[in-house]
Amino acid sequence: MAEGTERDPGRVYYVAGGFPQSRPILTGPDAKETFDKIPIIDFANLLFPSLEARQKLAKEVGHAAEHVGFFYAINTPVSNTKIDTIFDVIARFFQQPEEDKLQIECTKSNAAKGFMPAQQTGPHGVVRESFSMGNDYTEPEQKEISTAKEGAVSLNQWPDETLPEFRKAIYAYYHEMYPFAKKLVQIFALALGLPEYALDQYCCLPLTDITMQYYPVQSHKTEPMELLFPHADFGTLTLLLQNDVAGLEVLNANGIWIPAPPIPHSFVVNTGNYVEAWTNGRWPATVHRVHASLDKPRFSLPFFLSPSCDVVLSPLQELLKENETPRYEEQNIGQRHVKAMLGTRPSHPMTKRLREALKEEDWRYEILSEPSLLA
Ligand SMILES: O=C(O)CCC(=O)C(=O)O
Ligand SMILES: [Fe+2]
Repeated sequence: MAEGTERDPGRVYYVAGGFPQSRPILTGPDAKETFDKIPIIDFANLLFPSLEARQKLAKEVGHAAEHVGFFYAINTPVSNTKIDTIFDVIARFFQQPEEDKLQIECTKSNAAKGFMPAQQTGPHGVVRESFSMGNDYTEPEQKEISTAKEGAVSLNQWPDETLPEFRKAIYAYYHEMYPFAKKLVQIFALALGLPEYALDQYCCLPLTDITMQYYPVQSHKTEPMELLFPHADFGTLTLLLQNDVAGLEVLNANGIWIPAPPIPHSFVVNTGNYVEAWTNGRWPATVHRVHASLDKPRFSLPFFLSPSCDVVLSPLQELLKENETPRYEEQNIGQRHVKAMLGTRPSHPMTKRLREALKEEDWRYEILSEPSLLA
């Protein structure tokens, strides 16, 4: 929502599916049945050999995904030590002098990976910095997953000179998150009444992204304010780790914000627009925001997983009821990602090159690591 745009105080404004939208705040007799807390789901049985145990877990996940779109995952396979140590290295990354961070500014990566300097996110001078990494098969740390074509351009950028332990720690974390997220896709399949491996075909080489956010302490005490604009995530799933500073809030059907404060060693999990489309709207991508007044820095670490870049996604036939018409158009995942990464950054050098060479509907994910395809 552009600054200065009139807003009706009786509505909540957000971005979902790439478009600005709004919803009325419903109270009293107008209020609908909706959630007022985020369910907590114990994942201790995730890797248990018995299908029955996973099915029980899937039932809880399905209920939360359908009615809330968010849940806490506790007792996950991700080790507590990794979780305890990760925030230390992230804090050190953002504490570096600006000139060191700017060496890996996201304008230097074709996929806009690397450091994104502080941005004005609201009318009160609120700032937030971020760092993002994702699929990059030129990196030895990803060779178990796939290998890049000869001559491929690398997409990730690391502070190898100034903070070498950062890359090591992020990859140690990534290597635990990647199989966990893929396993969760199998739980989603079970929860939707499909065979356990039914969705794996869409996620052979899933697009992944860790975009860590740093919300600095506010210099003077203010009322809580929006530090991240309300939005729905567009991927398949998001596994969010937060430090011990609250701020995340989730929007229910009545337009009321429900807090999702951190629970130590746990993840806040939510489904995105791709799952909403697969399920023809049955599992909605729920809107959320960060709203706080910070006297301590807040760090968050979402791990986003989406289908493979060559997937053309649409509502799954096997989930449509008789006579149900698909309500979501086909989307090419790779193209959608390029649009999200670059279309939203008009001054990024790669966006300029893409715009000069191709119409948006011809943008393809492969071009990012093989810019020769632009010619
Ligand atoms: O910082 C947070 O807690 C939320 C981050 C988020 O929603 C996002 O990056 O999509
Ligand atoms: Fe989000």
